[in-house]
Amino acid sequence: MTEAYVALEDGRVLEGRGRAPGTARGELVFTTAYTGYEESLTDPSYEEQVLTFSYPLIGNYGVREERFEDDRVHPRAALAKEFTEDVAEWLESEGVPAVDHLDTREVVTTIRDGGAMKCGIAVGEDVTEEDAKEQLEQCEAMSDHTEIGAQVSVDEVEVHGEDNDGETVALVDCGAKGSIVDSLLARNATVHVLPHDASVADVEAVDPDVLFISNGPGDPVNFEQAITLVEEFVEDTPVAGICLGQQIVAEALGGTTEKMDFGHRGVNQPVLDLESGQVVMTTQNHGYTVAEPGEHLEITQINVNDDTPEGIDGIEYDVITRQYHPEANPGPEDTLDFFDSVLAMADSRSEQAVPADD
Ligand SMILES: NC(=O)CC[C@H](N)C(=O)O
Repeated sequence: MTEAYVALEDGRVLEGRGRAPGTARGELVFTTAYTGYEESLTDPSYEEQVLTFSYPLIGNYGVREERFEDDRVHPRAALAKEFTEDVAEWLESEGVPAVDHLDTREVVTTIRDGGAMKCGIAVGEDVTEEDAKEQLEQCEAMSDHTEIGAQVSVDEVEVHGEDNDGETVALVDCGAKGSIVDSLLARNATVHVLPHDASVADVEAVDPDVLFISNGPGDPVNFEQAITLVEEFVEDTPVAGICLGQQIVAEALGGTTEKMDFGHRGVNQPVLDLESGQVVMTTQNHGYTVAEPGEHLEITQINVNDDTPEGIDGIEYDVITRQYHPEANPGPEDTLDFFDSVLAMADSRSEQAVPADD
């Protein structure tokens, strides 16, 4: 059997069964999602992380490309109690190391007690504990990946739904999930997907009804240009954001963000809407959070478990953002109407812009 080692920042080295060979390093995180492994493994927000599945059997309904959120696997490695053959083969074909037969409950409690931590992985015929430890030594902290946007963004503008006659969306791709584009297209929008470092002129060329900042990996302060775009456009153009997008909007408008101990990753995170009193179930995948919204933004929704901000509105600007993933995939579709709200906000602004006849 192939050797497989996972070296943790707390000094321990776990031994498991090698399912896909290679060496890797990254921030060790866990998701409690019990379905949606294809979506999670192709979610660009997991770039530079090692994803542990707390649900014990991963792969029991196969691997189908139509469920992918992007064209490649993003976590640096994957850990589980048991991967099916389908998933192991898929990860091997993607060159992403995989280890199973691990006590994932122990991994989860370690992360919950010690916080998200660095790890090193070595899987293969001849690898040793030392190889995993060497990976760990070379592992950078999440916030030190300052160029992470370039790893996950489109290089050139892509236009989707050109023939749609709804709103025009400039989606700044900081690692956007495919389902965000799909959710907008399903509502008749035309979506211009712009690189993470798009210039003010690039956005002006689109003349969007809404500037939409996507989800994405790592520390929001590393997305300087997206922060600048929000600052530049917020007075005249409605702004929306999902996950990293919410954090970038807060950074742009006088708020602050911070790293959480171990983040929220799963498909049953309860969120309370402060105005309606309604609680919805949401999909989440984040390790940073808005700490202070600043004077231009107000918190409209909070996480029931830890009170962190989940929904934010502009006070004097047209802004709505969500920390969770309204597009689901994986997870519940309770909050898909976020996209209706974003497009209604865009529509009301474009109507105001039409000069009166008289
Ligand atoms: N899903 C996301 O957009 C993640 C946002 C950010 N990278 C975080 O970890 O908090």
